[in-house]
Amino acid sequence: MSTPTTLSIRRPDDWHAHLRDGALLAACALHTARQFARAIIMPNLVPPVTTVAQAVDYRDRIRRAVPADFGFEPLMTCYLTDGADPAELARGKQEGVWVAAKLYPAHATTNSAHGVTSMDKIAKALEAMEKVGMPLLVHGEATDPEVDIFDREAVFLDKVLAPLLKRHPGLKVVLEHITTRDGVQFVEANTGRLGGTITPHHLSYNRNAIFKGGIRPHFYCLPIAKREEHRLALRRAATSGNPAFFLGTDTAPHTADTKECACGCAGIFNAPVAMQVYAQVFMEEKALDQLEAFASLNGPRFYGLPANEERITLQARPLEAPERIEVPGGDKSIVVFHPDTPVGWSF
Ligand SMILES: NC(=O)N[C@@H](CC(=O)O)C(=O)O
Ligand SMILES: [Zn+2]
Ligand SMILES: [Zn+2]
Repeated sequence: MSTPTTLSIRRPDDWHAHLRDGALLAACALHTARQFARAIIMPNLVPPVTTVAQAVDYRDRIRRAVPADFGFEPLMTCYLTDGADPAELARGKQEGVWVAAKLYPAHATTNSAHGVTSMDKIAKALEAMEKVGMPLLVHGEATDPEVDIFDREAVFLDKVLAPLLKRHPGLKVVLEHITTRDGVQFVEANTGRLGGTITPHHLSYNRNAIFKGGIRPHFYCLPIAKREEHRLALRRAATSGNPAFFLGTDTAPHTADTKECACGCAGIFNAPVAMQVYAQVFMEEKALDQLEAFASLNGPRFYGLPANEERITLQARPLEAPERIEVPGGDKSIVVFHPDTPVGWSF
């Protein structure tokens, strides 16, 4: 089969995006809105988005950062803390503000200091979510510092998520940014109530890339990239047609100075190149016919939302994207993710 010269699919959505706030929001929001009709907006701001009022204000700031003709819709989430209020969760869902709530185990990742220290603390909140049909989105990594960083996802599934699913049988869960075969198998074993998002970067490279020729902070994110066998499992899952797997870029901008330093931040900014990289991966896997399901159909179905009617078209020509974007009002910039291997798709 020869490679097509264009690729047209229903407009996709991003089910996991960090748009930040202030100058970073101004710099980044457009890049997500250019590619995606809707995005699940992660709530790990400082301070985190924990109330309906904060989410409404944040949603307004995002809307103001994107011209109306993009037709972009931010879907808001609640950051769960030990003190999460079940009534606030239910009210925000019923008022159409929250789409889901996000579980950050305390200290697992960027801006998770206010995260959950024990699942017992949020049992009532999760019961309220079960009742109103509000999915739980999970950063699935064990936080015990004794656990090897490359094992944190697998240990979390076993020790935290499996018991949580038993305790809350009606709760729908998305295992965000899966990075292991264990994650793939866990989602497959719970299809129906569990979804799994997969990032472009975890499909593109394995852990060797982080250390190729020296330490490369722009390949560092959490969960950290794993061995090649895990990357291959992710590629099989994404291209399999299984509706449990869907697109979530985890675009996570940090200014270059905060990554290129002695204790650099975790997070990869991929919004300008996301669909191009996904298309490349699906082409390499000879599964371009599965891209629309992964990018544009499976996510809305999981969340009970309609698929988008508009379409986007990608062109089969070498990726054109900036190396970095400027942050307004200063001299800072954000480095854009570029895989080491060629990408043959552009808008
Ligand atoms: N993925 C990351 O490495 N970082 C994310 C947080 C997250 O998604 O865990 C961020 O907010 O920077
Ligand atoms: Zn995360
Ligand atoms: Zn994230």
